[in-house]
Amino acid sequence: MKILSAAQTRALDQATIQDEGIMSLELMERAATAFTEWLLNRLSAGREVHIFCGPGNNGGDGLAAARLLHQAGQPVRVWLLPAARDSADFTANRHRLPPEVPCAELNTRSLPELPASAVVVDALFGTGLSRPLTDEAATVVQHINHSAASIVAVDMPSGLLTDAPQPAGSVVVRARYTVSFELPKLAFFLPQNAEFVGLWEVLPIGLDEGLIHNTPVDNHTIDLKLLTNRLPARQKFGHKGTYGHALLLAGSYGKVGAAVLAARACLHGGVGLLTLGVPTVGYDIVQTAVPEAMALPGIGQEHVTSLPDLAPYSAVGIGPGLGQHDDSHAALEKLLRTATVPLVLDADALNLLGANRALLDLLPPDAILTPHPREFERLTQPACHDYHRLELLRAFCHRHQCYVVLKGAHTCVGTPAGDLYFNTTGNAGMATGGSGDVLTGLLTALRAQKLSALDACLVGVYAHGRAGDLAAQQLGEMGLAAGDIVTHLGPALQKLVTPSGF
Ligand SMILES: NC(=O)C1=CN([C@@H]2O[C@H](COP(=O)(O)OP(=O)(O)OC[C@H]3O[C@@H](n4cnc5c(N)ncnc54)[C@H](OP(=O)(O)O)[C@@H]3O)[C@@H](O)[C@H]2O)[C@@H](O)CC1
Ligand SMILES: Nc1ncnc2c1ncn2[C@@H]1O[C@H](COP(=O)(O)OP(=O)(O)O)[C@@H](O)[C@H]1O
Ligand SMILES: [K+]
Repeated sequence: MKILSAAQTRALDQATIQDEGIMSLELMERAATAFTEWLLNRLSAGREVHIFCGPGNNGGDGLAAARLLHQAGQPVRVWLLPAARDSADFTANRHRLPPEVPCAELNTRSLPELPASAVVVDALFGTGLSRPLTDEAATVVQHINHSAASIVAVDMPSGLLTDAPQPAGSVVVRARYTVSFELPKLAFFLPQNAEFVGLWEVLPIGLDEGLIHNTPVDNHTIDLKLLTNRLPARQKFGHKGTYGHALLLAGSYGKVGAAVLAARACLHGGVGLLTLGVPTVGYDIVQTAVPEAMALPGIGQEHVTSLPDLAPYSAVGIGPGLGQHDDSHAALEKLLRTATVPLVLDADALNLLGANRALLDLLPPDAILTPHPREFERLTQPACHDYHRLELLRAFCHRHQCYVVLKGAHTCVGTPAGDLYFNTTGNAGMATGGSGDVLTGLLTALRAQKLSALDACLVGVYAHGRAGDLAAQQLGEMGLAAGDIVTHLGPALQKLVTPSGF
């Protein structure tokens, strides 16, 4: 899916109205209907709903939802924020509100009591927010936030900008759920907004698909549609030579498990052959734990000290559990200078790059780097906020012509072309040691199988998260360990395979 800016969202709404010949009121009705259905599916009958409406079309959505909820038999009260001017569709829906629905203008000196059993619908401001909330709007939002009621935001939590940071200390609704329309907003993907957005969902309201298609964007979500035709099916006469030979340089004394996890993920990611460059201390361990892989002798005693001949390999992954010794640094530098095959760099390989930034200039084109935010910071600089981190990400990928998989709840893939792709799979059960090692092994497997760097990142990140979701379904999020992601990679990848046939 595309992630549109606030301005693009407004333009799309307008263009849909013009192109489809529908009235903006009709579009508002669709949004309110989708929202009301969503709410009714989660609401016990008789639970009172307090709808807070602003003067614009977000408030119009709230008024229309109030009417629909009333028609469905739900007790509803409407509270209007005083404003100099209301939008036309707000006014139309104000007139359509049945007189039996209690509707009053808010008075900040005596704001309504909101019992814990109530549901508050925040329809104060949506994508039209143009400045931080002050005065009455801020007082009302603080009142809502201080109540024990459950808050559901329409389209956006009021006070939160769609695609830019707010000044520190801004007043913003803290929603339990945000129910948005048609396309997700950039704000939803960033950790700094989680306390405001809560859990979010996007409901289709039939905006014009052709117009969406023709809107140029550089922010996208990674979803099933984007992944169509990126992962080829296995060939009937394929053999182990068909699916690439990966080399993983990983593990050191005390961290051989990282090599095991990456190796198992590489094998479950479909690679034809796997060789492990682990130090001698890890030799017996990997030969026992991963019998399908070959282990290279003589590349170091307790950590990797030298680089083997790279001729046999179709992709190289380096970093999990590697350590940051000087001779591992030398091996990494030699790898960057000599490798002619795709590279995946993770963990200590990234820390070594961060501590020796001159190495970054040696990155071959299309290398994939998989930092978590701290590792990314070591490669660049501390970010002032999440939007700044995205700017740094775009600049880094452009400058070094590489792909960066910035890991997190919504892992973000940055490309040399300046695109950002936000993942939609995965869960907090994956916040456990070794999950990243699994991703490295999987990405190395996909590169060895000749997927482009972009396809490997998109397929790998999505499948890794999906495998985590499948594992969590069975084990619960707390019960999930990194090895469980590996065992579910097969089904996760299978879902993405391009079907052969007609
Ligand atoms: N057809 C469509 O377009 C559809 C749109 N839909 C819905 O419309 C929503 C967007 O509606 P919108 O554009 O009217 O903007 P909205 O968020 O209601 O706010 C604008 C008003 O707030 C005011 N204002 C802004 N900031 C303020 C502040 N800090 N403090 C105080 N006032 C402030 C601003 O005033 P101004 O900036 O002009 O002074 C203006 O009066 C969107 O999120 C979705 O819910 C759906 O129905 C689908 C169809
Ligand atoms: N809350 C979360 N939701 C979804 N995925 C997560 C979450 N926390 C972590 N992950 C995923 O788990 C992996 C953790 O990687 P990393 O921090 O490198 O772990 P390690 O170094 O222990 O292997 C990343 O792929 C990340 O996207
Ligand atoms: K809102």
